[in-house]
Amino acid sequence: MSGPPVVDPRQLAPLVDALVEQGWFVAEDVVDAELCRALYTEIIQLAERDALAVAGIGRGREHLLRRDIRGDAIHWLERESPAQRRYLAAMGELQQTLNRALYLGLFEFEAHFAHYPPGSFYKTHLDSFQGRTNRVVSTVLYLNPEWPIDGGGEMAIYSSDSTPRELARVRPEAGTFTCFLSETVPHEVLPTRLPRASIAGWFRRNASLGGRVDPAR
Ligand SMILES: O=C(O)CCC(=O)C(=O)O
Ligand SMILES: [Fe+2]
Repeated sequence: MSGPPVVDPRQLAPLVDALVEQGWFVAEDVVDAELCRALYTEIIQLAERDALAVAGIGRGREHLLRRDIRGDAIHWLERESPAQRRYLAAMGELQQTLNRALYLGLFEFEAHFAHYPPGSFYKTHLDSFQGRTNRVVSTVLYLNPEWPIDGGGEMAIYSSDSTPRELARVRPEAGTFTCFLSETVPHEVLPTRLPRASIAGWFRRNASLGGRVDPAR
């Protein structure tokens, strides 16, 4: 495919180094601006068509709706559009880069659009569900074309020791990309004042629990 690379190749070495050294990476202008615009258009259309599902916590039968913990609405990426296919292909390449550099054994990437209406948030959490190690590396791509200083909705990253310190606060502006170790990096979405659009994704390793293969969602 022609056109600029989806993930700025200059960011790959810093991304790998940051994951190894501190367990998380954040940078602006990582993902191609035109692709971010196409993905933003898609999520806004999904929101307008009421095609987003209220997100819950936990998987399968343990899935619970808890607006006091998490207030976004989601739509899983299923390769439905050229923009989705392009983003998923780029994450496939990132998966290979991470496997080569870090021997993580990542075998799959799952991702959903997330739309946070004004006033919503996602309280501090880890992305790997209790007792399971299937999600290894979390990713977030932000899609809002601009984000005012007082817009709220930042993602805060915390240290994982007994007295958590805030290590970073990420403005959810288009092109900004973050990734971090799913099992060890606590993070939260602070209450947003404006509709906030992103794609959250996870590189997974297969993990079986009680002799059954862990389902993807
Ligand atoms: O959108 C973000 O900044 C983080 C979202 C998140 O933590 C999640 O979906 O698990
Ligand atoms: Fe998360």
